[in-house]
Amino acid sequence: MRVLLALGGNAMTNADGRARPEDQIAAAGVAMAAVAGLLEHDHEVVITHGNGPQVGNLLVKNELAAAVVPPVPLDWCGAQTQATLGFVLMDALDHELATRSVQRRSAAVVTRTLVDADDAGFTTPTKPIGRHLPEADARLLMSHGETWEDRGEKGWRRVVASPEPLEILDAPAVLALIEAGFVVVANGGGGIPVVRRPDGSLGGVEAVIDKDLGAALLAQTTEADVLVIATDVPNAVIGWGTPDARPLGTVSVAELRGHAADGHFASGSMGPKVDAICRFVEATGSRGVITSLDQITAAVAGDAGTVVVPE
Ligand SMILES: NC(=O)OP(=O)(O)O
Repeated sequence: MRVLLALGGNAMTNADGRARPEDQIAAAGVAMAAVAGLLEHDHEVVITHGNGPQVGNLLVKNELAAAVVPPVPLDWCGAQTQATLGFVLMDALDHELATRSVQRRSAAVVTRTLVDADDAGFTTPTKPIGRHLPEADARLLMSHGETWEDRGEKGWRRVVASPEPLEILDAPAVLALIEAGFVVVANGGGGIPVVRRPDGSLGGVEAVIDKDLGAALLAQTTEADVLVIATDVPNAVIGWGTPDARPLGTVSVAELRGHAADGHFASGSMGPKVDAICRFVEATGSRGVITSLDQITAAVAGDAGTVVVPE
């Protein structure tokens, strides 16, 4: 079975979302232990990951250092997160595999994803990135032209443009590596957003693609049998934060779409995960699962998480 595993950028941080290296390495270790187990059971695994906390942190460093070193655009920051998290995940997988009978090479692909230059996402920022701040600090930054959004009890968070992913341009390299037996890390952070210019050339654009929507596209492109979105909670929940909160087990895609239409899933959080899983299941008739990092193995077997099925 070919498994497309999407690791949430927030799930790769600690509870305060600071994305310290040690937190990311620890989270990668948990996820790669599961991946090693899947490889032992002869599954093929393709990995993608979020980068919301990480790309936001890079942007802050970039801006704070602007008077000293030349700032780089947001798409460059996204590319840097693909390289760093690809390295962390490959290292963690090698560490896990060293103690097991199965051996497998891995490769991280710097992956560009085509977006439409006229996408509405460029005029209405929706993608939360980086750290949370108190309202007063966020309002100060908003007075300098940034867009911030109230994200509830954790505080305010910066939001940036997030166009729809249309095509994974480096898919041929990803597919060749899969066919050659590599565990491939690809399309991190939803892919580096690029547009096709009128002369046909490609150019990076300042945006962050939603990782979950990028994962759904990667899962379709690589003909995955199951898409597992691993986040910081074991299930999608309806009535979140209310006395009627109920974790969802196995649901049909139509039922899950209905819960989404009723407003049960937050934008920039569970909302895109649900949308991504639904897109994959609708497009392929295959199974999608939303679960936590520590439930990946059970989720692939269909025994954990919110399991989304065609009917
Ligand atoms: N790019 C992206 O959606 O990252 P997160 O999943 O970390 O927010």
